[in-house]
Amino acid sequence: MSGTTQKPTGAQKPTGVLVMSYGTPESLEGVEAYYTHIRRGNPPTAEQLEDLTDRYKTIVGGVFPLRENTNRQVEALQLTLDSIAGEGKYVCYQGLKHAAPYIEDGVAAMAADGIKEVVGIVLTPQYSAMSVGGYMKRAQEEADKRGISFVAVKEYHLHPELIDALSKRVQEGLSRFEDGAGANMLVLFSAHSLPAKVLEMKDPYQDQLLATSAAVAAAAGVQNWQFTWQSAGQTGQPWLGPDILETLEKLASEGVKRVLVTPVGFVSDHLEVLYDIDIEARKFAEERGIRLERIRMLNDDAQYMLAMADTVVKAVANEGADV
Ligand SMILES: CC1=C(CCC(=O)O)c2cc3nc(cc4[nH]c(cc5[nH]c(cc1n2)c(C)c5CCC(=O)O)c(CCC(=O)O)c4C)C(CCC(=O)O)=C3C
Ligand SMILES: [Fe+2]
Repeated sequence: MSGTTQKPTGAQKPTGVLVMSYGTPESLEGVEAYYTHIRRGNPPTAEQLEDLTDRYKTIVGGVFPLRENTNRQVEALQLTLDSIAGEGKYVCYQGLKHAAPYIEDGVAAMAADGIKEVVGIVLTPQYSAMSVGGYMKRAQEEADKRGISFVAVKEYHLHPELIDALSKRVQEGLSRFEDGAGANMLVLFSAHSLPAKVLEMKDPYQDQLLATSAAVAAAAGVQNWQFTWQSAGQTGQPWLGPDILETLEKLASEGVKRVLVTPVGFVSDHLEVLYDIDIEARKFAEERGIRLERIRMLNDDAQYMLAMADTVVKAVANEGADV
């Protein structure tokens, strides 16, 4: 017994779970507003808009299923939390960085429902001050404004369920090559590049991505692997490299014939996966005699959901222990 007396307060309010992600447009018409938000209110040039719209058109063929994917992830996380913690303990809300419902909208919806305690988690496993840190800052500020206590899950990049889920996807991907992980074959882990100045900030992003990659390679029994960056922006500033196209060029010159691209920072079927890898990198690889395959993304994979649900529950328990 702890010895503390607790006054009955009626039904205990559930803990809110703010499930955050980058956000994706809802339609082709929505691309401009979305891009303008990413550019902090500066509308893209006509050329930039056309380029981005064309990339979306190519991957979705006119229909826009990307947001439904996020909705399914949030629903699946809810069901997983219900099953591991009991129904009514946690209620999930969505908060997107660059599209409605925005991060602030998610917190406002929780406040309207009388929720007093919130855990925030992002649909990406590794922490960077420039990515996850930005989501958490906005969520924390909105929670402070509304008198809600907020706990941030910074990362879950080595959660055993995540590593196991990814290693199964790697094994499945390798089985698509006729002789599995045979000769001239390489697993190429990848993640979204960031402006290189993050390195000066002692940002954990790169180390965490390498840690996830090494753990997945070990779990899948893969010896021949590398890590590379993808989807760098064109900002005039240097971004983290080497880029996946440079890496493929080098691998081709070394005689590599088969590559299994394994994105470890993205968990969903995003533009950067469906376009930058499946279309751009694949074409580039094929032109150099490399067959490129990619693991199936986790999306609402049961083990991935368990990794997040377990991380949320532990974040709440740790917070309680600190008080
Ligand atoms: C680290 C990181 C992640 C991974 C972590 C996380 O998931 O948060 C990520 C994810 C995503 N990025 C996405 C889309 C875009 N990102 C852009 C631009 C930028 N990304 C950046 C970083 C990241 N981005 C940065 C530093 C910029 C430069 C402008 C800025 O400082 O913000 C642009 C502008 C045009 C272009 O550059 O292509 C678009 C369209 C989508 C959704 C795509 C879909 O609809 O499926 C997702 C999941
Ligand atoms: Fe991005």
